[in-house]
Amino acid sequence: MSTDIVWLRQDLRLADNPLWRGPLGRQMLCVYVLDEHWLATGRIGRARLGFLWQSLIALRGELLKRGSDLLVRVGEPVAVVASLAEALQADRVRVRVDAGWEEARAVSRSRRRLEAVCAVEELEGGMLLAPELLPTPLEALPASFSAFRRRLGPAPAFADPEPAPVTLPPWPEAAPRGLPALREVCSRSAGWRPGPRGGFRFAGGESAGRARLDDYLWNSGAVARYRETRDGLVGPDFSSRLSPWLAQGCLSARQVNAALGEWEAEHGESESSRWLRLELLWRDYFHWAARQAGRTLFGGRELPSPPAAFSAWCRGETGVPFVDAAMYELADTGWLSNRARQNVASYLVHDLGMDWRLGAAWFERCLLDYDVASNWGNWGYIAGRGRQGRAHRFHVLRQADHYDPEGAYVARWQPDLERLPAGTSRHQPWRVAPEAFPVPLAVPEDWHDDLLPPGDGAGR
Ligand SMILES: Cc1cc2nc3c(=O)[nH]c(=O)nc-3n(C[C@H](O)[C@H](O)[C@H](O)COP(=O)(O)OP(=O)(O)OC[C@H]3O[C@@H](n4cnc5c(N)ncnc54)[C@H](O)[C@@H]3O)c2cc1C
Repeated sequence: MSTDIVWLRQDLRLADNPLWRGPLGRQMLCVYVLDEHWLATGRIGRARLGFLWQSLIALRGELLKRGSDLLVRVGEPVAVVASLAEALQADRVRVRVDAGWEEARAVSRSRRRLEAVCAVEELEGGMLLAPELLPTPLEALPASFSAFRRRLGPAPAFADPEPAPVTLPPWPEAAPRGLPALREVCSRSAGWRPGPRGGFRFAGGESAGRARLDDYLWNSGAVARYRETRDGLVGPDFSSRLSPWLAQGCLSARQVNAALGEWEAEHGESESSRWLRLELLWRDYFHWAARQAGRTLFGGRELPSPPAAFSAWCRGETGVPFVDAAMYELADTGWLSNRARQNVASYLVHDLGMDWRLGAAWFERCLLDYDVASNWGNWGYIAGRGRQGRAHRFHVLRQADHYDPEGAYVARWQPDLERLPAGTSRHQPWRVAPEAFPVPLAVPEDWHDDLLPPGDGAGR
């Protein structure tokens, strides 16, 4: 009897998942292995671990409905998958191609280890584009997103998502099943809840992701305003907030694109719907760029020892409210708007002069939506270590005034700012109330023209 092992990683969904595409073996075991090294080194923080566990529980429910099941183990992924394949005398291990260098290396290692046992089959999925739809061979991927987009043409066509399987092959007799309780894996994660100030609750799993997509498109209809609101900082709907589900593969980009197409069929294509699709394409671009970059995406994985000011940045104690508020939000919710991510990253790298990899590693730990390609790709882009080689610095003080003109965002996360008048004062508390607020760790030269006169408590 032929036996398949489906090795799940960032593809925790039934629909539009190439891993279930037939013909499948007569029996099939589905396994997810939480890398023990991530746990031991803190590379996965408690917020993401909780979201991951919810996603695994939801997936198990869907697999059981279809006559299959899920096995979740904590260990060294290659060793766990290989020993299962050996024990079951599997014919094939199926796994999705991942953008990460470590993930790709894990597949190569499992292929070598299982050479005499079974085949290891890698399948593409999750992205808008399949490799054959790329406008250039991967080795010739354009150095900038704009060039990539131009090469795709004005209206690239993306394939439709595939439906979820109705039934799946039975579980191998006597094979282990089930998952450990989260409190046994990490009690801190099991006890973690986001604070109320974020105003949004992320729940892992395919149907929760689908519900958020429907809500954003059809219930709140907020997608119609995406173009104008996408740089927002406060509220549940200024952007889609689909990133955690996309990152864990609870949703595929093609599913989001197809749902957006249905919305456009009823409401008409708009700047907003086109822009949201463009963001999905950015995600694709980072994915393909990471695959091309391999290990160099990380700029060398050995991180320098963090200087003291790095901990201040992590804890939201730089003295710059726009940075500190975002770092509180990240710690409290596991999520941040794109605008906030860009600013905290820029301040760390360009104004505090720290190694960008420290920031990327901190985000890797904290973000609910951590995605190897998008995270390291965006950090590299800001630091000037990306494909373009040009750094992107943000004038954080002007950004704060522009995107948070009343100081509502900073006061939400730092309530002691509420006593200052709404407006610029809240972004420069060390200027208007120096007795209560310390001078920031770094006040760059080009902020000087924008600084309020000292003690100007009435403020702007
Ligand atoms: C320093 C830094 C680190 C980042 N790390 C991650 C990460 O680990 N995981 C992650 O998913 N995104 C990351 N991003 C990209 C972006 O900030 C988030 O995707 C976005 O804020 C998620 O919110 P949303 O789902 O509401 O996005 P929307 O604005 O609604 O966009 C829809 C989707 O498009 C994709 N997308 C949007 N912007 C980007 C972008 N700049 N790069 C890649 N994909 C994008 C995401 O999948 C997102 O869910 C990072 C950005 C920066 C500046």
